[in-house]
Amino acid sequence: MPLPTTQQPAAATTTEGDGVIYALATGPVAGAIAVLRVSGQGCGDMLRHLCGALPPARMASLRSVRWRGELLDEALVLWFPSPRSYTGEDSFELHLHASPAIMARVAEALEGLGARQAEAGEFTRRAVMAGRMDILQAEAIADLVAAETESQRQQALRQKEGVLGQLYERWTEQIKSLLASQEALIDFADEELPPETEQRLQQALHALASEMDAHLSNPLGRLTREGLHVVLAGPPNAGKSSLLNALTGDDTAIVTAVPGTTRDLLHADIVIEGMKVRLTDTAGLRTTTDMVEAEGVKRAKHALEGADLVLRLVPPQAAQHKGSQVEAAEDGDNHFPPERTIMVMSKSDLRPAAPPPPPHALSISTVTPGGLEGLKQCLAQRVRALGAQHQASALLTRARHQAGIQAAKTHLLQAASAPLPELRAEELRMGMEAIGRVTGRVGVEDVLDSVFSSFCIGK
Ligand SMILES: Nc1nc2c(ncn2[C@@H]2O[C@H](COP(=O)(O)OP(=O)(O)OP(=O)(O)O)[C@@H](O)[C@H]2O)c(=O)[nH]1
Ligand SMILES: [K+]
Ligand SMILES: [Mg+2]
Repeated sequence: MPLPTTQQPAAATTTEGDGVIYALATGPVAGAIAVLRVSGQGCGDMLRHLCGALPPARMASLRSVRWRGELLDEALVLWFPSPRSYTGEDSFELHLHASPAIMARVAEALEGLGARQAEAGEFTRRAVMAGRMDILQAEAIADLVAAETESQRQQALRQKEGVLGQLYERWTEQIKSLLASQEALIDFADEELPPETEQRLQQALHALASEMDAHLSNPLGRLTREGLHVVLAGPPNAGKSSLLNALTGDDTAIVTAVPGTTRDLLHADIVIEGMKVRLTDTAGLRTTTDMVEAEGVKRAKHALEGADLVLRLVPPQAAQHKGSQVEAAEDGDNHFPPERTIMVMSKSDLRPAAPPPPPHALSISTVTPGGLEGLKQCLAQRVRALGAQHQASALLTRARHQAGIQAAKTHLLQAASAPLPELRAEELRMGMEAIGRVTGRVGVEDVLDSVFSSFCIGK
């Protein structure tokens, strides 16, 4: 069958991508309906070819999908003419029955009409190129698609609404006005300036730099994305692996009565109060001549350094040795950062007559019902406190943003200490550029590849 001539992509303009692309927008989970998304200049002709006349814009219409005289499926069809579509280009969606056989035939038909399979993130990339969203919002969509917890969902939606973009926009405007003031001074280089002018500039630069600092050091962005890192540590047989299993409700870790069972770091994710919590089980800390176990102990100590929170398990024997001054013999205190450590007296069922745990310590058992309630509440409380501290703020969740804002801050401080308005102006320009790279205003092509490589196909 001859193809309509108009289906060939027209010469590219700034808002058009490279030809017509298609992808399955729904995931690999088996379901009744699969949504196939198609976008690009000329895709309206493809839709007409497959389903007859174009349906009314943005309204669901039931159509027969035909290719080379054969009925492929009955589908709901949505037609989104440019520019009011996700990509800003002409686009359509076919809501097909989710069968691999139908997918294969419809894909074959689309390719026969000149479309090609989309690359990861290509729809969103086109949306950015068409100015439908900035790159921060595009990243937010990737985050939203990948959101596993309530806090991740909220963070992604806030970013998609543009809170981060607005913050960076405001900073850019502030730097721009400081830049203008410096450029004005360049022309009056020989004249004596009132000291207030210099003072105002210094104040403004330092205020902005410290605002950036607060943004950079807000841990909630990373915590939202990666989860709170909680490490379970203590001497061999303290019950660390049993606790991991009890918290996950799973048999993830090997538990035996043999001290030195766990060697590798073992990770398991749980969700507490809508926040992802990454638990890490570690090898029991002790001096050992066993090479494999020694490596495990080394890794355990390393994990302790990177932990947001350490649950230090103290088994009954160790607790009894030293009375109220609780210390486990083999696991030296110096491995445990005091401000990030919670002391957990384990196997409380084995010490019914023991004195109550020291202040700030918890007592748990993995064999008695309700033995973990106190610990769970304590974790929930930590998570809530973190959330309340930084509620509704624009969160920095990606290393890419971190690097850009860090660079901007450095340029501001260099501007503050530069002796001449020319040098200051140059630093301020570089500061604006660093933020511009984060928001995609500067060098957008350069960042697109790295940003979109992490997207799924179909987004
Ligand atoms: N009675 C009692 N026994 C427990 C409790 N928790 C763990 N155990 C037992 O203590 C022993 C050691 O438990 P594990 O969970 O393997 O201890 P671990 O700290 O991971 O040990 P390593 O990996 O060897 O360092 C096992 O026999 C468990 O069944 C508890 O709360 N009460
Ligand atoms: K053990
Ligand atoms: Mg273990």
